[in-house]
Amino acid sequence: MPPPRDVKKSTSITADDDKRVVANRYRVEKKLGSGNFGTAFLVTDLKTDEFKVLKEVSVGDMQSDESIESVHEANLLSKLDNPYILKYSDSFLDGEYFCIVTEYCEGGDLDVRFKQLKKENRRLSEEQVLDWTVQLLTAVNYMHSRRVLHRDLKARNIFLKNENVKIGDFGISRILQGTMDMASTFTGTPYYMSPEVLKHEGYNSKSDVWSIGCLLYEMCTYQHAFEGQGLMGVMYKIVEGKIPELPSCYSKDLNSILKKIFRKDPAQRPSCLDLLKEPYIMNHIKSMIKRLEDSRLNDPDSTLVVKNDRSEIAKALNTKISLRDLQSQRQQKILPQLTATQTVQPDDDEDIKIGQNFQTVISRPKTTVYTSAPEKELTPKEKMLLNKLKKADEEGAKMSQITKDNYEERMLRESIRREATVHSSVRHHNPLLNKQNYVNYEQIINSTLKKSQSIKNIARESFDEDEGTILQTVQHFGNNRNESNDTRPIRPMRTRIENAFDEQGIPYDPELTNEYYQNDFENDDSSPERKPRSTINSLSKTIGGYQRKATTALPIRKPLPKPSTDKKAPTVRNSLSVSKTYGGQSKNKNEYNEMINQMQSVLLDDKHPNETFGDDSKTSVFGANIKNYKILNLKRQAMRLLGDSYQSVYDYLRDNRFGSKRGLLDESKIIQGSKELASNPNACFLVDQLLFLEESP
Ligand SMILES: Nc1ncnc2c1ncn2[C@@H]1O[C@H](COP(=O)(O)OP(=O)(O)OP(=O)(O)O)[C@@H](O)[C@H]1O
Repeated sequence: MPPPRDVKKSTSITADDDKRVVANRYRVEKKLGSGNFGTAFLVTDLKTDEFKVLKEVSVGDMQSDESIESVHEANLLSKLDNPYILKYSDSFLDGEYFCIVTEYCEGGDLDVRFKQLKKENRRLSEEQVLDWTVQLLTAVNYMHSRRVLHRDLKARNIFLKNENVKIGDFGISRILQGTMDMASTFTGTPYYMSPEVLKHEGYNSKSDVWSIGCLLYEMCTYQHAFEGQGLMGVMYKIVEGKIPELPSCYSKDLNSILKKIFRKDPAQRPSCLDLLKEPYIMNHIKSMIKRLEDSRLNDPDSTLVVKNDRSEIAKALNTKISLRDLQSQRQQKILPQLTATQTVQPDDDEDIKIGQNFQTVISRPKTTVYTSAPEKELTPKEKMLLNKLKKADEEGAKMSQITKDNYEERMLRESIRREATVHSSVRHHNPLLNKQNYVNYEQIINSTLKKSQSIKNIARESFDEDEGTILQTVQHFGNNRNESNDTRPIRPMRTRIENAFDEQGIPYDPELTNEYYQNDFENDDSSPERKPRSTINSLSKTIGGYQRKATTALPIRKPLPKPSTDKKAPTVRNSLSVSKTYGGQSKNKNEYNEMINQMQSVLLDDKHPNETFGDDSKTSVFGANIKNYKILNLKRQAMRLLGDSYQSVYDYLRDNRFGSKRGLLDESKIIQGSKELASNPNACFLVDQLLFLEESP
């Protein structure tokens, strides 16, 4: 993230600022809404041409050093990199506003989604509930392993992007000195707060887990897990109330997981990792990985590169001139003599200009066949041209074969990956699948592939090496495998093969292979040991000798289009399509990979600590300045609304909540008593919040 920029501007973005550009970079498209601590805007990042969200938080009354702290905090948070956490991209001070720019989630937030589903009377399937719960647990586990607490997990802070959840607002809670827990109470939404927080025992990592439980319950019911009359009623339910049950349409397994999450004692409550390791969740993770891998394979974007290979080669082969064409054209005198103005330069690097008729011939699809036609009829230049064509055909055939082999190998690897993923957890728990077996398998894969054998042979060799562990038949290998009617089982194989290269120096790992080929377009290195590279070069040069267009159509790897550098600000429609095409292709694939990696690392994680940690760096719930500022504001507001009755309401509530009369009255009596004293009963709520904040450590 670039260093924060201090933009001199004293006002917030208002409705009049529509289409205004903030910080010379973010064009405001529309206001998304206002929350408790600021306003969110949909903006177009003019640098990357993507939609983003700019959230403005007022820091007007903060000390300047606190604002700077906020910037540092945001920078720190920008380092978080998890597919289920909203990505931060920028932050800066804009006058009295602290602005945070994050990725945009087109699916909106979970709160809105729940309301919509409730209205349509539709329930989420258990699979969907589990998907989102696993994603939340994975993200929070990631945070916790880095000793960061969220502190404000709630449906309004969970966003949906491509129907996957993304946790947002990690930053804001930290930026406001780390305590949305109290801030939530303060603004009347304590629904996700844990008993220990309400009892002033401090926020810890298990408090985040409690909030995930609340979200899980909400996914199944569209209701808060703990509801009650007023703020104190909700608090009472959380601290003392019964644990709610899920509707009967959800499984016992899911219910029992929820019960574990809602253990009142944080020490007894499982950590995120504990929950991810629950057998029921583990099984679901395996199915998620499989679905992700299937999507990655079936996603046209993520397999585009392979398809391009094949289609580009086919196109290149089809657009070449055949010798027969050339000769017959010449014999029929359709093709005029190449003249001085239509020179054929012997130098490979030079353009060769050709006549109109010739171009027509080129564009006609042909299968290249070299005949024994008398070459003496051709001029030396034409002969040279034909030699080049012959060579190009040979190279093309080789290239085509290499590409076909690579493609098959990649497909095999995908199958192996999937196989290994499904069984990777079994490895942990199955002593038969010891580490040695895996090493052997990696060796088998690499040595087998090095011999450039077909997919069928690779599969067969693997089976022959089998040491007795039967896990699954090899239907994954599709047609090749089916053809052989071989139903012998295959053992799991290690997934990480990215360090392997074939004889031509092409990495086996599909991702690295992409990079390898892409480099061909960035530098013109035709080093002899990297055969495909030199093949591409000579092939493109040769064919380029006839038609320049063919040169650009030939590359085996199509370079990714560059992002638009158009100075003109893009329209909303443009931005969307740009982010879908550019970057979308590889990002899409990367996102699949990131998600799969996250899931796999959970399965492979040996640690199983039920660890609880708090935020050591904060001794008080709010930073002192912010706390005082909030108390002052709250007091002012309550006094204004209650007028002369303020002091009596304040004293009454303090005595009953924290003073001499504490515990004498039940919640509804306390509320009723305060309302009787107040000139404006609704404002009693503010006094409760004020007291809560004053009493907090
Ligand atoms: N990254 C985002 N992608 C899509 N919509 C967003 C994003 N961030 C915020 N929004 C939307 O903008 C609106 C305002 O969000 P904001 O976070 O300011 O407040 P909130 O979440 O509603 O309340 P709170 O202050 O309690 O968090 C909400 O409707 C929210 O769904």
